[in-house]
Amino acid sequence: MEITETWLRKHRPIYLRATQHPFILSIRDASLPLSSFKRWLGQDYIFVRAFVPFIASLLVKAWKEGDDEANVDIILSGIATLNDEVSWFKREASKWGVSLDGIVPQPANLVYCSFLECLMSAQVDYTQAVTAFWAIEAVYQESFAHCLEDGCKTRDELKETCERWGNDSFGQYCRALQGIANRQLEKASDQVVAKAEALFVRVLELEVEFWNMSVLGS
Ligand SMILES: Cc1ncc(CNC=O)c(N)n1
Repeated sequence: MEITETWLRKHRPIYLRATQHPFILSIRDASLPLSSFKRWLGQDYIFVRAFVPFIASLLVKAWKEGDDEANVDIILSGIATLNDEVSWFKREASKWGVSLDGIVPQPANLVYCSFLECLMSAQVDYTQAVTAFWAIEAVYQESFAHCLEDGCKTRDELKETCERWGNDSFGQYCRALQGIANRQLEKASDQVVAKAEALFVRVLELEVEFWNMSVLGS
């Protein structure tokens, strides 16, 4: 079995806390207060801005590793997606009357953004960084896809947000990232795999804290 698949089973409880968080469940049943959605929108914009240099550093690691062109192209497509995403946040924020200037990053956001910064350091190798990247993308894909399933009462005004990450092509992209991570993990040392697993769990914890912040504030 693929290494990431064994982790998804081994860490299923925290994985479910990250991908079926009350923030997500309340989008599904149309009970999420608009104030929570607007808080999430502003905070996630800050996160996405911090995500840009992380993906750039991943591209450099892929190049140094000599990973084949197909994998570099997948990461490159992630940068293109992020470029569209930044514009989407600006449009969505103005639609909701949320100013993106002067938003104060909440503690959970600061912790997550400094985690991204740690992933950029030379101490974190390509295998570990691409594994964390897959986990970060996969949590959003699964979370928002959950809000698009039949029987959901997701409000029309929030459907575009859910489609952004919950759509099938983003799902394909996440599976491609998972493939890169598995191929890298297969040929990695036990130490590298162990640290990659710790980073995988840490991403899930940070995602849970990010959703908690969005629901509860600070
Ligand atoms: C907190 C968080 N985690 C993952 C994502 C998804 N990646 C890029 O958009 C995100 N936007 N925000």
